[in-house]
Amino acid sequence: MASSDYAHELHIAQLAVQRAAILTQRVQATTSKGTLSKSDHSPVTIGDFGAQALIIAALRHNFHSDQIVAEEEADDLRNNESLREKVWSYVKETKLDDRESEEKLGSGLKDVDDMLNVIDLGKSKGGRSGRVWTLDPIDGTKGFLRMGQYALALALMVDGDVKVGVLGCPNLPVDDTAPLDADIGKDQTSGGEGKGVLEAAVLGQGAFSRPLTTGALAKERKISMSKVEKVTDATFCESVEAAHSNHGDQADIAKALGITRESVRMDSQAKYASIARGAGEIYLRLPVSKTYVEKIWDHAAGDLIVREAGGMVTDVNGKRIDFGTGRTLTENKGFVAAPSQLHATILSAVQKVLGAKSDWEIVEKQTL
Ligand SMILES: Nc1ncnc2c1ncn2[C@@H]1O[C@H](COP(=O)(O)O)[C@@H](O)[C@H]1OP(=O)(O)O
Ligand SMILES: [Mg+2]
Ligand SMILES: [Mg+2]
Ligand SMILES: [Mg+2]
Repeated sequence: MASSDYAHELHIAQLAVQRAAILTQRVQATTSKGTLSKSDHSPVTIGDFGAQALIIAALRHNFHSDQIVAEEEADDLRNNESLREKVWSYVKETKLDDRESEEKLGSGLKDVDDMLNVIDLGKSKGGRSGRVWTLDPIDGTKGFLRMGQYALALALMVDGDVKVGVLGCPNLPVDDTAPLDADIGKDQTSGGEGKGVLEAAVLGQGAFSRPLTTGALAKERKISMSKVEKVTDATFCESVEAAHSNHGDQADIAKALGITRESVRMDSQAKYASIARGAGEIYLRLPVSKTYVEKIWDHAAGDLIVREAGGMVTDVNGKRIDFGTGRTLTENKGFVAAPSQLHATILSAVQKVLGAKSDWEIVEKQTL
């Protein structure tokens, strides 16, 4: 990628994600992942805490005054000595092979207390002003636990706009031309031969991929969304979890569009990462619950990478995603990501199907 605006931020974000992925892959390969259930009943593991600590430590060292909005917090570790020590043992041992790159990420965490404090640096409010990093250390923890897809997601926003996005996907094929295959979301071995991709984008500079494992030493490749012109030739992907997106509505929309291929289900922002390199075309995430509000860390990196690869991401009303609203995406409901040439057709099918449901309100159709 050209060295210009945000080159340093991009470089550090890529290295930080790459290093944290070494930790998550080691944790995924073990049987004791230290799973806890959070107050909202979602799982968190040694991998989530450890990756958050390592990534924020690198951000603290390089961009000391930036805000950080990250998913996890340290309270559950403060109350659990044995888990805290396990997380610390992974964190202190995880380093990049390349010494020069490791040094760029800083001198590391001093002790367990420093690690807990660093995890809690992710409690910022976010919002529409200044530099805000947003981090999901393991997006798709359920996928991580079922040995499926997961992603490490990191993005930088400036005044509410996403400028840099990085997605590390340890279980996606390293090969950008690998097709989107129905087995992709199923059980995998952790990492391994032929797996692991690091995607990145800077606003206005395109989207790129490189192997996750070789990182800085590997050549980057430009990636782009599918050029398919006929929506009937498209493949769509969606969450594995039926509680996270509405499989029924999504099937109705595919039918309305004349799509006959079965959807491909996988966890996490690996869905954005797949369509951004033309493995499949469409990612639909229509709400199941009327009360769940999506989080900025679940979409910021994927949104930028897809748009920089030639795609469009909107909510069901056709509005761009507004990341300046704080930790949650209060202005958007339902996500539609697709190649630009297909997006309008898909959005109109989404609105038709949802509009026919008695309990749905489409606010207004907006032209982008
Ligand atoms: N009810 C919900 N609706 C939509 N997304 C949800 C819901 N509950 C949790 N999530 C989030 O969806 C993301 C995973 O999406 P996917 O199913 O596409 O892999 C996770 O970040 C998860 O949050 P959390 O990390 O708190 O579990
Ligand atoms: Mg997530
Ligand atoms: Mg997460
Ligand atoms: Mg979570």
